[in-house]
Amino acid sequence: MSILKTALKTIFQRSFKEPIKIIFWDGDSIQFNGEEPKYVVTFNKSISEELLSEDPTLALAEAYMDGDIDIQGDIKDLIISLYSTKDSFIKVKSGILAGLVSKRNNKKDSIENAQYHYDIGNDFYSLWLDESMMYSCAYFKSDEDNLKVAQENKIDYILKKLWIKPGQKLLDIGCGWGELIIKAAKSYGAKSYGITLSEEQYKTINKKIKKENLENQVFVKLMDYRDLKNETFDRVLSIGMLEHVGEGNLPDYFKKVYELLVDGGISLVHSITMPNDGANNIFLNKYIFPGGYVPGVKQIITEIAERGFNLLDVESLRRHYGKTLEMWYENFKSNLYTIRQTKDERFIRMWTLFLQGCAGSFYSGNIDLHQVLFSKGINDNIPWTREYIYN
Ligand SMILES: C[S@@+](CC[C@H](N)C(=O)[O-])C[C@H]1O[C@@H](n2cnc3c(N)ncnc32)[C@H](O)[C@@H]1O
Repeated sequence: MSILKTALKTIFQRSFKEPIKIIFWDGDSIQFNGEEPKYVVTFNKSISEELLSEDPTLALAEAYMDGDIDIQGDIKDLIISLYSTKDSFIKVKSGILAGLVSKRNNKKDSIENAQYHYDIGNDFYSLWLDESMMYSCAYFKSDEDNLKVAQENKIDYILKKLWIKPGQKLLDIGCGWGELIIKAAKSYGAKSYGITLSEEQYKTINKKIKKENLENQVFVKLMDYRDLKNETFDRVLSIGMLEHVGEGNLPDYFKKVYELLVDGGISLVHSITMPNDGANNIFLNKYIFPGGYVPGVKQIITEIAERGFNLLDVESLRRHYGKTLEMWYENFKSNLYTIRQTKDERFIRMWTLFLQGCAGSFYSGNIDLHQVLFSKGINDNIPWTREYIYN
């Protein structure tokens, strides 16, 4: 057996506890952990030995994207299996390569990073997000909730946690396509402000504001959170935005929130987290979220404590994100015919890995989702118990 085939055999044997079959480019095959393979990995051609030894996850992901590997079996389950096996290749920390692809997050980089991901067509996103266009973990109150209901649940849940009252000023940092700021104004009477770095999102929100006649109540700006100044808010939140801030900028993010909040003001961060230290994922950084960094939950709590905030509540919604991603992927899959009109096969395989890989990563507990609620100084107006959130 060639060196490359032996290396692949070792890697796969170490990484899987479930029945799996590997078919090599020359027709050779190996099978382990049982007769009925749950996954069949077919190498249509050989792959780079150098990259495989440097970073097996990236080497195999790129080979899949390029069509050099085909996978039979559910990719989400395969990822769960990989994260659940102690010596799996997916747990090998990326070394030099991770440094090369993890971009910095200065203001110019951040604009490019956001536009690379969010400005690839509202039409594309509308094919697999629900009508709200919320692009973050939904909140399921039961198995029966569909995506739209669960996203609306999430918005209400966050606005209730924030104890938002009519007339209060609310800022949504990284407001996406604007559903939350519009609902905060319409249903809670807030004066809503949103910022985003995506031009497509910015244009869409402005249209929605006009259509709903909310020009005096909802305001959106195309700007970086670091440029916000000379204004304060009763409530400041971010959903799925902290992951774009970058490791080195976490202190600046929390310093900025402190500066923007009135005394007694309340803030909520809704972010993907690592259970221990923060990390960047080389595949996601290179292809999906340049500049992305998943903070460790303890990093967030430390930042909050060290900035002089009062920590009010921490909640994990890990399973909710697994389910959200599964639903997004189902929509993505059902719309492949339309997606193929504008995106090539490599893009589709890349996004399949992204959506399915992240679902598996949440389900296996490799990553989590936390909502963290905190106030600037004390706030004794919040009700005595958490019941207010559920009424
Ligand atoms: C995953 S989306 C989440 C959008 C929305 N909060 C939601 O839940 O649907 C992340 C958002 O953060 C914004 N963003 C990323 N970096 C930013 C920055 N430096 N300043 C302001 N917004 C930023 C993006 O433009 C995008 O709107």
